[in-house]
Amino acid sequence: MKNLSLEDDMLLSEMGEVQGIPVTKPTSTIWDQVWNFKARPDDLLVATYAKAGLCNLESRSVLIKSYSAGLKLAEAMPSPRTMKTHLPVQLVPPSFWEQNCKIIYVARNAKDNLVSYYHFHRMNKVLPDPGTIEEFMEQFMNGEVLWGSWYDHVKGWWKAKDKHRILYLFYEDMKENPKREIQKIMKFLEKDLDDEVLNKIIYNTSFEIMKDNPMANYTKDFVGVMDHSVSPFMRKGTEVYYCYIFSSQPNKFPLKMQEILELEVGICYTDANVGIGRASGQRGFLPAYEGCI
Ligand SMILES: Nc1ncnc2c1ncn2[C@@H]1O[C@H](COP(=O)(O)OS(=O)(=O)O)[C@@H](OP(=O)(O)O)[C@H]1O
Repeated sequence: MKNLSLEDDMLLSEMGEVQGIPVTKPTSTIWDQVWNFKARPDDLLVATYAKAGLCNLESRSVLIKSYSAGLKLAEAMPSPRTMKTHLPVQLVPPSFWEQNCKIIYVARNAKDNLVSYYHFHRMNKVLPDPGTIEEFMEQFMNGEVLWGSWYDHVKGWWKAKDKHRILYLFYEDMKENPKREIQKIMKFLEKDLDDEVLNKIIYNTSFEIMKDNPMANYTKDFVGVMDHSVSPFMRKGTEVYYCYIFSSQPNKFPLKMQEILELEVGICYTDANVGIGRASGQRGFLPAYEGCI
């Protein structure tokens, strides 16, 4: 199924805003329709911040965040539907909660998410020019990018998982052990998969296969919008496990993304020499990031 809504979004560079969150102009223009979207009890929603590997999980799904084409497509879809969104948790249409829909959220560590988003801005002609990595990092940390603050996004959904039927996954875990993570998804969806199908899924959703698949790498879509010679859509798919907290304490200690989310301190980080985050009102970054990009 063609992802109409994404295409429409990409062609419209002007930004809008909903409840203080930067969203695409089409999303803000038809926000009433998005907010009043009627979820069905057997809908599955897949949610991520931008560049957290959504296409890793998407198959035949439509984007509900925006544009009437996407909404119309979703309304016309037979059940059970799978939809995807980049909306932060507070902007999810209330019917998803009222209908107790299952939701899968995928979080990616801030450093890789930031770097991927930076290169996406460089190669996508309809997104604002990101400037230098330093300038983009400031915007990213201030939440002045499409879909708002990465920190608020991952943390907002993390808190929501205790109240709703949300399976919270990590991009890095999916890279480390796709079989284990797919089995988690199957359990959550109360479905069985035989090993042959499971192995096919693992093979076809690997970075190496997806990066050469025109259905996933966008080389056949958005011609004139995405310039793959600047940076390919499926760029690196790198995983970084250990992060360190940038806090009033000078200590840095390796932590996994999940451990960071469980702490009520700031967030996030990198393999060795990049840091972004905020803790106890402080935030900042260490400058030696070139090697990580
Ligand atoms: N299967 C698989 N395995 C590993 N990594 C993958 C996979 N699919 C997508 N990716 C990486 O995810 C980044 C793109 O994220 P999204 O697909 O969410 O982009 S978008 O927000 O929908 O435009 C982008 O990350 P970077 O390569 O680091 O830029 C993709 O390479």
